[in-house]
Amino acid sequence: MLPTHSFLQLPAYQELQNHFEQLKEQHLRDLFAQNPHRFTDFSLRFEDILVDFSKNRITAETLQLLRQLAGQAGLYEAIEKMFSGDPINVTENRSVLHVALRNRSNTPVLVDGNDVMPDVNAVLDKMEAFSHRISSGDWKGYTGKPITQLVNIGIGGSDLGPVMVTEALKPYAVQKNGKPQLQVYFVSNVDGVHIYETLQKLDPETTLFMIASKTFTTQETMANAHSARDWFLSHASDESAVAKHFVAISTNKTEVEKFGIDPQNMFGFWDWVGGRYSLWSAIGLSIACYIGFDHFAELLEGGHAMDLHFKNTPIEENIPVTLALLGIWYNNFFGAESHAILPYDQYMHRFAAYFQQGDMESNGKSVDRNGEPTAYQTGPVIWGEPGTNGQHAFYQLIHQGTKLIPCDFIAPAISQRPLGEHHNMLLSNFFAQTEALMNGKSGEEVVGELVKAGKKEEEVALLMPFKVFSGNRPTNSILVKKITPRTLGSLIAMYEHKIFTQGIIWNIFSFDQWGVELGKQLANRILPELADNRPVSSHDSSTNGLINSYKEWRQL
Ligand SMILES: O=P(O)(O)OC[C@H]1O[C@H](O)[C@H](O)[C@@H](O)[C@@H]1O
Repeated sequence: MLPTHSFLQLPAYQELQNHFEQLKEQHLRDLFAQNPHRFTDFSLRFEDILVDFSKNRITAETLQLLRQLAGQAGLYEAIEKMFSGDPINVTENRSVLHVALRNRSNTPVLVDGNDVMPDVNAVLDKMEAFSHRISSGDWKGYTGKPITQLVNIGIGGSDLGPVMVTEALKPYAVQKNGKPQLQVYFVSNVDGVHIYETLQKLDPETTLFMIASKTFTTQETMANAHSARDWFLSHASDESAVAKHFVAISTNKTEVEKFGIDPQNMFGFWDWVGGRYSLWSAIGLSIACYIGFDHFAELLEGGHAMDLHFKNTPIEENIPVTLALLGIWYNNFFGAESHAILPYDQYMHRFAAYFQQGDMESNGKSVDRNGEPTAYQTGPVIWGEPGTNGQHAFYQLIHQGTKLIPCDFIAPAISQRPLGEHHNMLLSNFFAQTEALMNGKSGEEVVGELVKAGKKEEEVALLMPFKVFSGNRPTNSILVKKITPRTLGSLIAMYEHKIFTQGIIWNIFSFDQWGVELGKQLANRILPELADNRPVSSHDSSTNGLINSYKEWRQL
């Protein structure tokens, strides 16, 4: 069990409030001028990852108080509890052990007195053998051809991780004739368009469907899986062919069997793996097949290395904890409502989307661990797009809007696809943006520029206010030597532990997700009402009106 506390009553919280009053008007420009060592003082290295957090509105004192806050909230006891299999997911009475999935040191991890590592390793072995059978061509479809197309059908945590990682690690895909050996597709949305468009691209003889669902009851996934099966059987006709083209990834053997998938072709995991933390489990099977098992193992190793860092590194040098504390500083003191994740790496284009679930489903809570409403803000809105696309879309608001938006800029030093000046151009934008956000541009500078450009006095006066940048907008710069399976694994784990740390300090439960249930329940109630054309009157006037208009317009 996790102990609880009252966030607003922590002594460090009170001190931080006073400290905030002194610091809130200070400009980052001045903080840099006062301390020429800010970069050295406020940056941390972990293997090939450099985290520069010097462009934040903090001083050494801020960090010291924030660290006290973490200590008073019992962070280190909580970390210990998570790693040792304590059922810290209290409302579901489960342990939280995604760290065991990547526990490459193989030290025993006990749940109810049983070491989970032998089971974890057995599934990894099965995944390894399976991915080799696919890549060697030993696994054959119903007409004897090897598999060349792979479709992961899943949603939420059973989709976003595999999508994000297979995209981010595309350069590591197993190759054949100079091209990725497998084409991977992901179907998640219950909108029939998603499965329809995907099926158009597939050859039933060479396609393998992975039905990925922790519960194996998720409406979207089951609907897509059945449609895929119908499509497949419309070609293969023989039911026995299904075994060669459908595998399941789930914790629910009974439902997998009911669907008609041979349990031999099932890859299991456990209730102590949260959906949004499951890419490290069998849910990562599409990743292991696409990039090869050895690369998948490197991803796990990167995650594990970050776990050890998180667990064993003193708070002053602890990267996930530092990022979490900075987030709390903006969220709870500056009133920032969102946090942008901006990867300057096109292959990482789903990274922000992945952590929308990771962060918002974990910390989007308004009841504390005592069951009381939180009288303070918890998880931020997470959003972002890869640079430089974002620059030409929404950076205007980050630079000159009325909202404070702390941003994480992430970039690799070594490009996967060096091409002329492209990478220098990309990185010059990366460096320039954080510099601009920090320094801004003063009225004086604007006037100087306009005069130099030959503008008349009235024009200068007219334009000046619009061209001023207040600056003082905080950023973290995360520079990675190269995005490899290992560094990506570390980066993902870094954000996971940031989320964990914030949840502990906010005194909320980060590993349940009751907020997704109500909509599901109501949809299940409404679905049968849509079966005929009779008007409904059982809802409020808006919902009735919408359903009845839908019934009028659609063709049954
Ligand atoms: O893997 P499944 O059981 O199909 O669940 C898929 C998703 O469903 C729910 O909406 C949960 O909120 C997610 O956390 C989960 O990842």
